[in-house]
Order: sequence, then C-alpha cells, then structure tokens
Amino acid sequence: MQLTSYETASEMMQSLSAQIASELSAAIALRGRACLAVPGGSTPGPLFDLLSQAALNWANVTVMLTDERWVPTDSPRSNTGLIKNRLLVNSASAARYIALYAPGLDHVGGARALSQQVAPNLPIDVVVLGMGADMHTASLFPGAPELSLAQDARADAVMPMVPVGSDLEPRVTLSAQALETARQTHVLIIGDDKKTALAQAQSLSPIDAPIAQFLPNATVHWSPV
Ligand SMILES: O=C1O[C@H](COP(=O)(O)O)[C@@H](O)[C@H](O)[C@H]1O
Repeated sequence: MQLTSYETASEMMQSLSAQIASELSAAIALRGRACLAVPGGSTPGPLFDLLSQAALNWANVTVMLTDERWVPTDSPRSNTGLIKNRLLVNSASAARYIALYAPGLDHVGGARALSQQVAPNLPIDVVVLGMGADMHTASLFPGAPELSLAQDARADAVMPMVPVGSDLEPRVTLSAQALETARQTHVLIIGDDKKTALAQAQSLSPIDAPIAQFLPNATVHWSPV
C-alpha cells in the first residue's frame, strides 16, 4: 500500500483528479475506452467537481458507482443524484453511466440483472474506494450475512447487501472480485478517525475489515481535514 498524505482536502482532490484523468486517458489510448468506478457518500463530491472538468474523451468512458442504496434514482438517498449533479456535468456529461438500480426489482433480483450490464465493462480501469470508520468499503460491510458471498471470487459482478444493525434500505455493491481486479485503485479518506481505522485494517482479515483486501494494490490518499 502506498499512502499519500496531503495538508488539505482541497490539495488532495486536485492531485487525485489529475491522476485519475491521466489514468483514464492512458486507458483510452490503449484500449479505446475506459471504465471508472466511484464511491458515494459524503467525501467524493469535491473530487467529482474537478474531474468533471478534465479534458479527456469522456464519450469513451463508462462511469459506475462502487455501490448503491436500493432506492429509486431520484430519491435523495440515491448516490446517483450525487453522480448526476457533480460528476456527469461539464465535459464529463458525455460519459456513459450505468446506474446500479433496476426499477421493479428488489435488490437481490436487481443485483443479478445489473451484473449482466456491469460484467462486459470489467476489468475496471480506475476505481476510487471510500471507507467508513467501521472499515467497510463500497457496500462490503463487516458482519453482514451476505459479505462472504460478495467476497467469493465466483460472485456475480454486482451483489446484494444489507448492512447489519441498520434500519436503512438494502444496497447493492460491486463484488470484491470486480473491485480487486481494477487496474488502478485509489482509496480516498479524510480525518484522523479514518486514518486510525486504516492502520487497524492492515492487520485484520477482509471478513473483519473489508477494505483490507484492496490495500496491497492501492494508493491511499489522506488529508486530516
Ligand atoms: O456507505 C458508504 O460509505 C462509504 C464511505 O462514505 P463517507 O460518507 O464516509 O465518505 C462510501 O465509500 C460508500 O460508497 C458508501 O455507500
């Protein structure tokens, strides 16, 4: 794992945005297209604001979330709103977006159907992972009954997940295999609590600390605020 520390989140977002744009351009130059997977949550908005303005051939980029809450895409709980408002704007409005939601299906049937759409786009060229203080990443949650299935190398590309102890909605997540086979992995975290969790995760198994599986090949980007 490579840890890059920045003084401020703003400096971190600028640097990471430039790195991702360069990696996507290189993928397009090599293979004619690129696949980018990004997290939801409260951290990546400023990264999306910058990346959306990057000068690259966005028409050849497929964007997807690493995970999504199983709510309609116009719900305020949906991460798709964040992507549509802050990433798929400016130059990036030309990108193709695969929403991890299927109207009319529950999260289990939906994950199966979405796997068919996601699988042809694998391997992901660039994945950005967030992390919670409980060491979950994407929607691979410690303690969830579905976790070991989502961590099985034979798992479908998209898997259902219900966070334990939460009365919130079910979710779907890219499988651990889909995430681990990404060509470039960036972990984006802010704050001392997440830095402490990251250090703890390095000595734990992916069952207890799902982020641990992705650290050996990742660049971690951290700022205190
Ligand atoms: O639940 C989630 O949490 C993580 C971390 O979110 P943050 O709000 O602490 O930045 C996120 O990476 C993941 O995509 C999301 O579904």
